[in-house]
Amino acid sequence: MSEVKKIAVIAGDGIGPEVVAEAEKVLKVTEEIFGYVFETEHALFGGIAIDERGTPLPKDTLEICRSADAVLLGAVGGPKWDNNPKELRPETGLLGIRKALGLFSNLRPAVVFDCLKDASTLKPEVLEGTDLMVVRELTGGIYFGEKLRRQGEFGEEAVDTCVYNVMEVERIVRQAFEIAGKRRKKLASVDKANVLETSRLWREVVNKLAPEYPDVEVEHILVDNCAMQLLRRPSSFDVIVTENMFGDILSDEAAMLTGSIGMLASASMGEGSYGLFEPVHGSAPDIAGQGLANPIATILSVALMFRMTFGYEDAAAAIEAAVAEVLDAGHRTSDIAVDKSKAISTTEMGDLIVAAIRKA
Ligand SMILES: NC(=O)c1ccc[n+]([C@@H]2O[C@H](COP(=O)([O-])OP(=O)(O)OC[C@H]3O[C@@H](n4cnc5c(N)ncnc54)[C@H](O)[C@@H]3O)[C@@H](O)[C@H]2O)c1
Ligand SMILES: CC(C)[C@H](C(=O)O)[C@@H](O)C(=O)O
Ligand SMILES: [Mg+2]
Repeated sequence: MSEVKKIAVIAGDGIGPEVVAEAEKVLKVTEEIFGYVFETEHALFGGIAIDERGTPLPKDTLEICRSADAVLLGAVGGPKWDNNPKELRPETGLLGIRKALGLFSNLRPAVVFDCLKDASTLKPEVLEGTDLMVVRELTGGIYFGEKLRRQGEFGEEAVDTCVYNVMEVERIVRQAFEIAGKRRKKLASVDKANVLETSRLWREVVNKLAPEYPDVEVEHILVDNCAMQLLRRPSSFDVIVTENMFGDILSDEAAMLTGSIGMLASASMGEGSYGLFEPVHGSAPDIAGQGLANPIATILSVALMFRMTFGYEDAAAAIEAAVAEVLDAGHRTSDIAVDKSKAISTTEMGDLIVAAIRKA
């Protein structure tokens, strides 16, 4: 029998529980088909944890995550908690868990499925061949710098501070070079070095490390230009490495190349194989509880977990092939459906993917 792998499962808020339920079906079927053994433990996190436990990240949730081999996360947040003080916001819990688990590297692959080219708002010929990976720094920058409110010359002011040190930049840039080396060997380093000091430091570090990776071609690109080029020539990008906030924004933009943010999976990693796997999208309060959410991003996050944490390449490939097969057969949730009247529900999509894995 295969070694037991422990997975902490955090459903969260909004559509989080709906998409995680489909991902758990996928975990179950891979146990049956491939003989892997998973022990899942559910934990409270985000808005629901604020309601039930008075904090977005209860200590025992962190303990459950720490004692697991990997974490599967849905999404957190929602209007109910939007006016809470900072410590009582679901998003503060999300930043807290990333920091506490040392997950500084957020990998967000954006691959355009051929059959979904008409689901995007971009022209199919522009999307042709798009297969890129955003490597987003996840535990530094303006998200984690000092924040304050104060009285200034013109009344109340707010301050967010962006700080990066060389170590933080080096470790993420090294990972990006290594990932690029295993792909098409092109690295776009995205910054705002014409304005920001942190970006100038970022660029210096990239230039310092580049000679160690002579087979990888490096392009420095300013973030505003990158946002534009992503829509103009998406297929020319291979790996994009960037700081925390630029990566957040550019990855949502990249999602639209694939047709929907409901398609984009992510892996948050540290130095080793331990990781937290979650869709790039949020809790989508506008569609929560209606069976409209696309579960593919979360299901593909399970594939990333299998590949990156457990080394279960066979099961990862089976999940990806099953997703492609179901999409090729024309099944669509409403976010990727051209004809919305034929759209299927969250659970129907999950069941079709499970059936395709079982059949393979
Ligand atoms: N990692 C996370 O937990 C995470 C990520 C992003 C946003 N959030 C939080 O989620 C809440 C909502 O944020 P938002 O509306 O800006 O972003 P969002 O990603 O939740 O939704 C943006 C749009 O995309 C749609 N969408 C998202 N996921 C989808 C899916 N799987 N299938 C179909 N459509 C989908 C939504 O319906 C919405 O129209 C906020 O509280 C925000 O802080 C959490
Ligand atoms: C909810 C928010 C804090 C989070 C982020 O900005 O990192 C989200 O947008 C993401 O992309 O995971
Ligand atoms: Mg985001």
